[in-house]
Amino acid sequence: MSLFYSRSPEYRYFKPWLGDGLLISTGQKWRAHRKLIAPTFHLNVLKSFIDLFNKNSRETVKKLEGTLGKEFDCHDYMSEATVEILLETAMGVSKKTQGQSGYDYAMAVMKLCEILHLRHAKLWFRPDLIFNLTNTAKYQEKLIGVIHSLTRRVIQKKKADFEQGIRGSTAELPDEYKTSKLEKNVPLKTTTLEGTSYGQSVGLKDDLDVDDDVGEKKRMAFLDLMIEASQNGVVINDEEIKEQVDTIMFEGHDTTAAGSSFFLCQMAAHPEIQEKVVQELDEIFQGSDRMATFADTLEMKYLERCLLETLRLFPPVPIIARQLQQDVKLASNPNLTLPSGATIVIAQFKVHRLEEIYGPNPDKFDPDNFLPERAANRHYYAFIPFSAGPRSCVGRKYAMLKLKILLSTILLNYKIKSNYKEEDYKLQGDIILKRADGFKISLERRKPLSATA
Ligand code: HEM
Repeated sequence: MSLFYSRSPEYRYFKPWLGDGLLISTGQKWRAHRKLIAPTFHLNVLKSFIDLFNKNSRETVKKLEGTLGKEFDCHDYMSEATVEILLETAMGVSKKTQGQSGYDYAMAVMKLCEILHLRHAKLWFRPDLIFNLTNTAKYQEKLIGVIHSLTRRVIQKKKADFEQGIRGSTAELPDEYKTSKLEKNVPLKTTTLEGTSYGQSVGLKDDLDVDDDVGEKKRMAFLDLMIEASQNGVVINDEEIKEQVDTIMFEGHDTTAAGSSFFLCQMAAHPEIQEKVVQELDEIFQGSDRMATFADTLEMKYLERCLLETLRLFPPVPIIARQLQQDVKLASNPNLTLPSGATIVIAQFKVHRLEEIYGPNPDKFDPDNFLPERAANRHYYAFIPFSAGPRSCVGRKYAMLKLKILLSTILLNYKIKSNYKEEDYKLQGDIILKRADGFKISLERRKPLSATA
């Protein structure tokens, strides 16, 4: 498998921003840091984030109230929400302590991605020597300044907490958001964690599927563990922590902001499917305004199918690339050999729309593509929004859990509407897949906002 570990040289454009973080690094450094970071996204850590997912989802519902009656771009709201959720969970700091809104950070990331995309697309922007002389390079520096100022502050705050003996998230969490009592009262119909959300559908396991827990020692959230591991400077140093924080902040917010925005647009474009999702949610919550529990997310089976189908048709990461470390003979044509050093592009967007995998109508939004019996017959690599194998997405379970809570909370409160059909979407395949025409929707209230919202 070492053949496919190395990212292609084009990833180097990320370096001034992400340094040698998990997305970019290779070899021993990547291996050691992946081993350190993957357990911080173990399901047991993620379950401890449920209350913060709920709190932030309700705060988003509240913010969305200001859009009632008008068309708006939901991506702005999803970006802000996903940045703030990351700060309060994986980073474990209160979003209020940042002084700069998650929105400013998310906008700087979006503009920076446009520049990085430009460097891929325009040949003359590729050599550093020429690019560094341009005004775009100066603008890039300014954007990186905005981004790094947030990540630096997050690390400083966490270190100060650590020195005072404070561990875990310091985000404010009023009592009404605490689900620990609820969790015991909610009957859990599902007893298996198999499936695409939190498990792995087919036999191949990756390092996120480890079931054994670490015994007595409690698993730690991402930044807590980074700071602890840095105490003797051997496992990870300060510069490396910064690279990893920048990497997780980027990978963890922009992808889920695009995924959730596409999901909301799809719900608006397919009202009958939206109503089925809401019907399922009504059966789970029975009209109560209680917080979602982990058990509830296991019952959100139809919502999950809609989410997976959204990630199939609109994979937030539409292509990835690898550099071959040795010659490879193509299985489909043994006379063809791809030379060592070649860049291989894997286009999830194309793979997910292949007729031979998804039938004669592969562009149709059909959540039943993810019925267990249909998914079971597909190859492991037929659905790869999170990539696959050793360099797969470290945050895939985090993403699924967070998105289920965020999106179910929005749908329980609002009916999503839009004048746009799927055929109208103007897709923009930057680093992250977006709608160039904006993720435009409007909302209609389903029920009054609760006192806790
Ligand atoms: C819908 C949401 C998400 C999607 C579609 C997604 C997709 C992906 C893909 C396709 C890759 C492989 C990239 C490549 O090979 O170039 C990847 C890697 C990665 N993702 Fe995600 N991701 C999502 C959410 C997240 C979240 C929430 C986090 C963290 C909290 C995260 C952290 C990472 C990291 C650190 C890597 C690099 C892993 C490595 O190389 O070892 N992602 N993601």
